Amino acid sequence: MDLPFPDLATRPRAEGGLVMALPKGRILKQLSPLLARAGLEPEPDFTSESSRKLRFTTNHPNLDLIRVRSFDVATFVAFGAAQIGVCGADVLMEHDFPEIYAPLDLRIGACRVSVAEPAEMVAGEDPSRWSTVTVATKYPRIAARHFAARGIQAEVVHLNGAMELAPAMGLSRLIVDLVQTGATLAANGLVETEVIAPVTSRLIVNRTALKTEPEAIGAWIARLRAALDG
Ligand SMILES: Nc1ncnc2c1ncn2[C@@H]1O[C@H](COP(=O)(O)OP(=O)(O)OP(=O)(O)O)[C@@H](O)[C@H]1O
Ligand SMILES: O=P(O)(O)OC[C@H]1O[C@H](OP(=O)(O)OP(=O)(O)O)[C@H](O)[C@@H]1O
Repeated sequence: MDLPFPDLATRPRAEGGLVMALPKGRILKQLSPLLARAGLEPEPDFTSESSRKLRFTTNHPNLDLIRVRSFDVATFVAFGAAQIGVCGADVLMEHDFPEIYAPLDLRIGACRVSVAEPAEMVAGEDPSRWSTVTVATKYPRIAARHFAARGIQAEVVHLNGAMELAPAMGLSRLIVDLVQTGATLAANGLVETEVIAPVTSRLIVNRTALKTEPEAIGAWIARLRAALDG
């Protein structure tokens, strides 16, 4: 029987085949209709909750998908392990990889990176008088850069989630985190005091790969641009 998507291990790799790295989670949900409009159909396992696979074939014999964490998408693309990918502008700001070119704003995953602090502290203090401040965040470089630009030294506590707990637990005075509706901040007694940057998801490309395979990668940029405009 002919399988529509033969197993990767036995499938001969086409010369010049591309790998696209996609994040799991919320971005992938919003991205799926856009990929479909761009004519990209992953093998059925890609959307299966039970599949443990991480690399998938598509209806394009020269394109495979890998599914990784959002932060890791940028790492795979920066090092050329994947040639193309999708991740949030927050991740790009944090890593600041020179090898990554971000040609398209995909207009999904809209939120912002913001500073927040406990509501009861907002009224009492003048931030312009701070020289150091403790900040809990998943974004140590963004936080350090932001406060350094204001002449404040940030002592950063690096967390991977649940930053909103940190001030109440005595771990930090402030947090730097993503905010969309503000519901998570409100539920944890925090107030957004400053927006550092707006965030949307971006199509990203490895610069060297773009030079060596301009047609194949350019075609994907064009398909996704058309899908966005259509
Ligand atoms: N509340 C939000 N609203 C809109 N976009 C968001 C929101 N939270 C995160 N994002 C975007 O989605 C990306 C991935 O989000 P997040 O880091 O929360 O990952 P996740 O989907 O929870 O998976 P994981 O933490 O396991 O990588 C972020 O980098 C950001 O660009
Ligand atoms: O302003 P809101 O609409 O409440 O969204 C903001 C929340 O969304 C993200 O968390 P997520 O749900 O991805 O959980 P995480 O802590 O695992 O990243 C982010 O880290 C905030 O906690």
